[in-house]
Amino acid sequence: MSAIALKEGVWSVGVLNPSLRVFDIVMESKYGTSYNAYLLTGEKNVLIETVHTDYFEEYVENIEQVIPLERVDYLIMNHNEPDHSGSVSKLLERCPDLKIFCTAAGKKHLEDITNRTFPVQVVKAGDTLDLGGKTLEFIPAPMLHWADSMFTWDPADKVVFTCDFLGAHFCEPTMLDSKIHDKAAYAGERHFYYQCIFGPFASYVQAGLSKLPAEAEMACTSHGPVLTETLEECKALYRQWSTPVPKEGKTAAIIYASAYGCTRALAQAAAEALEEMGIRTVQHDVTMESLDACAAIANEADVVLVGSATINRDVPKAVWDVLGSIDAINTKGRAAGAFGAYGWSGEAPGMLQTRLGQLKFATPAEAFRVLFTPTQSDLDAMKDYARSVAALLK
Ligand SMILES: Cc1cc2nc3c(=O)[nH]c(=O)nc-3n(C[C@H](O)[C@H](O)[C@H](O)COP(=O)(O)O)c2cc1C
Repeated sequence: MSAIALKEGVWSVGVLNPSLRVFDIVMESKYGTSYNAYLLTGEKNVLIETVHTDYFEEYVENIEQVIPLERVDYLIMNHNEPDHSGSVSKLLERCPDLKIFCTAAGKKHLEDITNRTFPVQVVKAGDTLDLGGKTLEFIPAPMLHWADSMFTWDPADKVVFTCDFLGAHFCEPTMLDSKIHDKAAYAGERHFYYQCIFGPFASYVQAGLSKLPAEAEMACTSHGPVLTETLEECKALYRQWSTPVPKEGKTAAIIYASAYGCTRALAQAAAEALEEMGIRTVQHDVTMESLDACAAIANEADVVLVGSATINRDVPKAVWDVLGSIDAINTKGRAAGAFGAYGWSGEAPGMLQTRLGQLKFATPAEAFRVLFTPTQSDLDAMKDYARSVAALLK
């Protein structure tokens, strides 16, 4: 991809990666992605973000279509994840005096990522950078989606540089939302990107939206198209997606695996006890419901109970998959418990209990387990256990 003039003195100098299919280990990227970077030219020349290290040469070629690399004065790093900071070391080799602007958290990340020192100016909310003809303003926006994140605002051009915020893994060479060919595909990817990257940080999304300058006419993101005609729509969608769905009363999710019905009977007893307490309860058998559906009820519920038969001294993979798919950013202090039926060694409930603790759920001291078929007294004890988990509700 070549350098693209977005406005006078505002250039896209990023690169495309159309063949990427998995981003950050966990995220499918069906349409590839782009590593966006920008160059502002004038009395002072400023780069905003670098690109993934594999694309450094192409990035430099794009910059040099506009100005010689040596004439770049500053580098602004809105966020320092290696898809944006991966070329910083190589850039510093070529431009050792390049001064980097980033937040305090960004400086720490960048030092730890590059393992080197560099000229740096730490910025905070309201700090500005005078470029001669125009002045940039820094707007820290933490947890969107790392602690280091910030926006950079160019009021003269009405352009805000948002890094990952409002982005999408999408890959069209024009770099403009107005020129996207497959708008439905882009809309789907934009939503998926939001869910994966910003879903766990809803309250920070709301804070970030309120910090975006209302006068912005263009948002230069770090992945996918630059937003112009869809900027307001994208902000409205972020507002909608990050607004908590109001719900009445408390809810519980019971997620379990049961080969012969013993663990299912325990799940049913727990559900009865919770319903008697006025807690609306949904049960999902992991072999009957999709992984996404199981993770979704766990993410939404106030009380989470996870049950499993012990199979070959372990928890079956389908249950681990659920516990590996829930939103671990928002589990701290939420009420949870583990249970299951077993035949002789009975490892599964304890393993689940350990995992719930690692996820920082609030749990009773022990998991609950029963040998083979639960008796009436086992079912009553399961009800007591469910009540003890519900008692941890905040
Ligand atoms: C393939 C298989 C492997 C098992 N391995 C173990 C085991 O390692 N340790 C154990 O305590 N029970 C083991 N069991 C016994 C089950 O945990 C026991 O039957 C339990 O009651 C099953 O609960 P469920 O009816 O909810 O499936 C195994 C059962 C099966 C079918």
